[in-house]
Amino acid sequence: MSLWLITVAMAPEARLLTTRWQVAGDIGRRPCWRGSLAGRDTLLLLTGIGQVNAAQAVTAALEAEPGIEAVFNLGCAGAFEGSGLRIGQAALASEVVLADMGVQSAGGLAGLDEVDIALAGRSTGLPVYNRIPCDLGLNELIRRANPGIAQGPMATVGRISGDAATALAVGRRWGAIMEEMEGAAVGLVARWYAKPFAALRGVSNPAGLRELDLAAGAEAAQRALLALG
Ligand SMILES: O=C(O)c1cccc(C(=O)CC[C@H]2O[C@@H](n3cnc4c(=O)[nH]cnc43)[C@H](O)[C@@H]2O)c1
Repeated sequence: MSLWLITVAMAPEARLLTTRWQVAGDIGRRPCWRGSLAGRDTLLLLTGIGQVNAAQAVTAALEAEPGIEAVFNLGCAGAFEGSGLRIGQAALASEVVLADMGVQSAGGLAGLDEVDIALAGRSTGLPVYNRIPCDLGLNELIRRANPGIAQGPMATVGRISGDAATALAVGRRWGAIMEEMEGAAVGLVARWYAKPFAALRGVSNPAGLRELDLAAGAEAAQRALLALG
């Protein structure tokens, strides 16, 4: 039976799943649950917040369970102005973007491609810079289960946008619909292990606004995933 991996940063982002699934010990010192999704045996891993936590946890899982065939990142996120997304709405990533990485100067952020710092894949002729594409097959599966779901780039940041002007700049810089803190880290590790990757997020706040409806965002993302069956 094939095995899938879901990662979430915070326990409330997985409550609908953890109340249905079985506790399955620890992987990479992170709590883990086991259940079923779309007929696949599925592990759910609670990574902790941010890119370092997410990358370490996913690496540990992929090393411990080489049978993992797909990796999903799930959680809440801030919606950028102009995305048309409202609190409690789910969206699917077309790509996840390492939005803080590059060379920052007074004129703005030069992306990794502009300074030719590749993070992976140079030897294959397809270098990975800031943008990590999501798997087309997984995204098709998610879209079929969630007709009309919004889709677009998601910006993964180390520094949360703390006001509207900062959020606007980040959203515009990357053409992103949402801001979060783990997606691109999970996506890049999945790429190193040649595993298909998808990211689903629910809106908990407008990006730049420091008031979160965590429950609404978390529920939206989980319901979109559970729609897979
Ligand atoms: O204190 C704040 O201003 C603040 C603003 C947004 C989110 C937080 C969090 O502590 C949650 C971080 C957690 O949730 C994801 N998330 C949710 N909304 C956003 C956002 O607008 N920008 C970045 N990340 C967000 C993120 O993936 C983390 O896992 C605090």
